[in-house]
Amino acid sequence: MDAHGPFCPGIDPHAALLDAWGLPDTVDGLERFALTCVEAFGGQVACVKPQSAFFERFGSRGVAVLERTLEGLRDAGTLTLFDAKRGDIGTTMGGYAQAYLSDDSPLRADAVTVSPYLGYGSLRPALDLAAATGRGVFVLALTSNPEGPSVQHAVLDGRTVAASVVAGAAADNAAARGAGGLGSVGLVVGATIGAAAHDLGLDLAGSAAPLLAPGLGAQGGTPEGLREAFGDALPQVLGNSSREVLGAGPDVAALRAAARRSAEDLAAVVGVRRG
Ligand SMILES: O=c1ccn([C@@H]2O[C@H](COP(=O)(O)O)[C@@H](O)[C@H]2O)c(=O)[nH]1
Repeated sequence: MDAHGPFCPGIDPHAALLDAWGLPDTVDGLERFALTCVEAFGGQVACVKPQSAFFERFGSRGVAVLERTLEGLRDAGTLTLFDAKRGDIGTTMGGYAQAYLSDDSPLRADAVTVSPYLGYGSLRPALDLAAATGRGVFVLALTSNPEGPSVQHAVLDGRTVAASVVAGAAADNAAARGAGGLGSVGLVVGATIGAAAHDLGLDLAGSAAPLLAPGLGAQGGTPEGLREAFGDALPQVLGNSSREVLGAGPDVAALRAAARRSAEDLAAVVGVRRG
């Protein structure tokens, strides 16, 4: 984020985007799309977020393209955040952790999105393996979709579900917070949430969590809107958009320029983190 600005473009090969790029909705089209993104974004941005769903829809050959995409970004020295939103009972979570966060998995990424709705504690195998291998997790807290509040704003044992997720991340990040830095446990907080974090009394700044903010662009979120959403936690924010940036393709230079513009627009609001 310091080097490239607080922006993480997504690789979301929607059928409509493949079509707009003049590519077939096939594994070959998927591969050309994803590798064009690798060429455009590799070495240029803080992080890239491939969306699992759009690779999985092609079955095992799509997952093979995902592996090559992650490998290409690794080779370019660019951090990867694999958007898989996994969550399961602890033992199965251990399997997911091995798949995405171990040093020798073909699907390894630098971080993975996880879902805490089987209980924050069920994520422990992923949290521990991420810490052990120098990787990270991003836990869903306040998602960007309009349906999210029906679960995340619900009150349980005197606090909201979102507040318990933020508290879990804060506890896991305590050592990093003590050292004045950010921890390995990030949170997903949508760019579209308006004043919800403030209204629910969430201490995002105190969580020491990197904050992935999806929902910019196609979902209506704006860099300016991040001020209301994040307040004093703004320096922790890593903005994300997929469709808005990918719409600039398939030209590599145009894609890269679109990502750079987004990073600059976000840096103007979020500032540049130091330390
Ligand atoms: O709360 C969330 C969590 C994840 N996402 C993901 O981010 C991208 C957004 O794509 P756009 O094209 O910029 O809308 C997509 O992969 C989502 O699954 C999210 O939108 N909100």
